[in-house]
Amino acid sequence: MAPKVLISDKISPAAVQIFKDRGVDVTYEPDLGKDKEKLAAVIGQYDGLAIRSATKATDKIIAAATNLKVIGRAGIGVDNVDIPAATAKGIIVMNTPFGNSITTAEHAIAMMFALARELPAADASTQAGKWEKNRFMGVEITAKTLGVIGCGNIGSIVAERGIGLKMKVIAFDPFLSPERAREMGVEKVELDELLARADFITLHTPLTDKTKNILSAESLAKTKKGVRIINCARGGLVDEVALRAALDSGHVAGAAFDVFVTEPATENVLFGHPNVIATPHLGASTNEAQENVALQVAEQMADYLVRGAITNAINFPSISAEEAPRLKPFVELAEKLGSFAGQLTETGLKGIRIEYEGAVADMNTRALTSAAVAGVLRPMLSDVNMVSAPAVARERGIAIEEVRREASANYESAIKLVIQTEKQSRSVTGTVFADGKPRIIEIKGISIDAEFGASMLYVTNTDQPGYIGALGSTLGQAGVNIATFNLGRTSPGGDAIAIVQVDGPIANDVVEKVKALPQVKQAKALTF
Ligand SMILES: NC(=O)c1ccc[n+]([C@@H]2O[C@H](COP(=O)([O-])OP(=O)(O)OC[C@H]3O[C@@H](n4cnc5c(N)ncnc54)[C@H](O)[C@@H]3O)[C@@H](O)[C@H]2O)c1
Ligand SMILES: O=C(O)[C@H](O)COP(=O)(O)O
Repeated sequence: MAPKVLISDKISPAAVQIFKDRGVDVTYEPDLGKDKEKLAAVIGQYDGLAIRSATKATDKIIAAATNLKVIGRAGIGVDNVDIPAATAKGIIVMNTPFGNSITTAEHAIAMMFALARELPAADASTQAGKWEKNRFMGVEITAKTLGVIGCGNIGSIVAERGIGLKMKVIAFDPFLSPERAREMGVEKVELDELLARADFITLHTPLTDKTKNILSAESLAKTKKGVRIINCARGGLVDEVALRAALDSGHVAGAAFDVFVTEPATENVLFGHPNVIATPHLGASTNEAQENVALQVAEQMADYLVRGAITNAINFPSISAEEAPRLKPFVELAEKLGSFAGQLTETGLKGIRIEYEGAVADMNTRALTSAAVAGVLRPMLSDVNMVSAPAVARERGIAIEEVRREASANYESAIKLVIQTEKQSRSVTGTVFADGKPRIIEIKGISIDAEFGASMLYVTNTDQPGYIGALGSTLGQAGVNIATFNLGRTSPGGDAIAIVQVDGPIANDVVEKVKALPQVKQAKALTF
């Protein structure tokens, strides 16, 4: 029987023909996604769901999706898909990571011009018959400083366009390598410097724990008086209430927003301010971009449903059906080792080396390397997937190296990940036990034996009496329940590591208390 796909969002109808040509039955209901109840009632009939951002593939929809095998996002952001719920159900989630980048960058540039010359207000006034020639005094863009926060696919296109407009472009992006910045003609700076120097600030990061309110009241106060701010990335990157206050005080001269904390944004604290320009999440809305993403998503979904081929999957590597069962636990191990190292990485990444020892060295190490690299990059990049991860790393000048060797005396298979940053090198090794569970067996040359848990505390310290008790008491007093506690050290009195698996998330103030213990050098809460 032909697989069935539902298109529940305003995807270009060009996708319909692609599905049909590849033997997929397709239902085109572009408004259905907005009706949660109706979607939940029909989703059980379909093998594939093709969406943009208006359809929310929540855990409830996924629970009702008894036959669903793939969700295809015609666009970039998959924040409208509950990926853990989809993964738990074995549903592949794929996106089209580059198809609308140019169009979105162009929208940001259009917003910059609109702000500089107050085009929407001037248009409204002129068409109202007022001819207010003296009211609208703009600013020139040439020679102004454009501050790009997040210099990935879209940010780097905006930077390139800014340079073409004779602007000085500065960028804050911890994952932008100095070499890549130089190649682009962009000056890599820290956030505070960008805030102090930029005449225009444009945001192009995903919304993560680290980027949420990256423009907070505090950071807005560090901006240049008269700064203009553009957000065509995600609502929540800027504190809307704080921005409104900064606009009201005249410190911020203008703001152009395509995305909002709550969407659809039928009301918002920014609305009504004379120096605010708003568009309804139109960043990706051009004929060209919509054609690109529609064709691409239909091809990818049909290839998966008809032939089992996986491309641009967020939650699964590109591997064949035969090798999948043997590879699966090692994919999980590689990704978790990557995530472990990625969460501990705070400065620019220069290289990732993955060393395969023993039986695992004869497996599909390309998929494993992709999984490891995706794990490293995912804490920093929006929706990087196992297929795109090596290319994304290459683009950012991060060297990827694979080494294969014989088994060590202790383990039949082991994967060692070595991360080189601008400041240091860090290694972590893991293996898969007979129960199929991945485990950490070495960190920075120190032997340890720890399982991965959903919530973990990683602590490095000097090996001194009293420390373990103090750490346990600190966690206990904060109401944190310890599930497992694993220790390793170089030598008595030397460098030591503790990996503590706990029940539930670890609050920042608890991590700060651990950091304050006299023996502790570093403490970090990790999630898997
Ligand atoms: N308005 C729209 O319609 C529209 C269209 C397409 C994409 N988007 C959004 O635009 C954003 C960027 O998309 P992209 O394709 O360029 O993503 P990308 O992954 O290629 O780039 C994101 C960049 O942000 C950087 N970054 C991550 N954390 C950071 C931090 N804490 N500080 C500074 N930089 C950080 C990363 O290093 C990366 O270079 C995403 O949120 C995406 O969903 C919006
Ligand atoms: O992440 C994206 O691709 C953009 O936000 C575009 O979303 P849209 O397809 O709903 O316009």
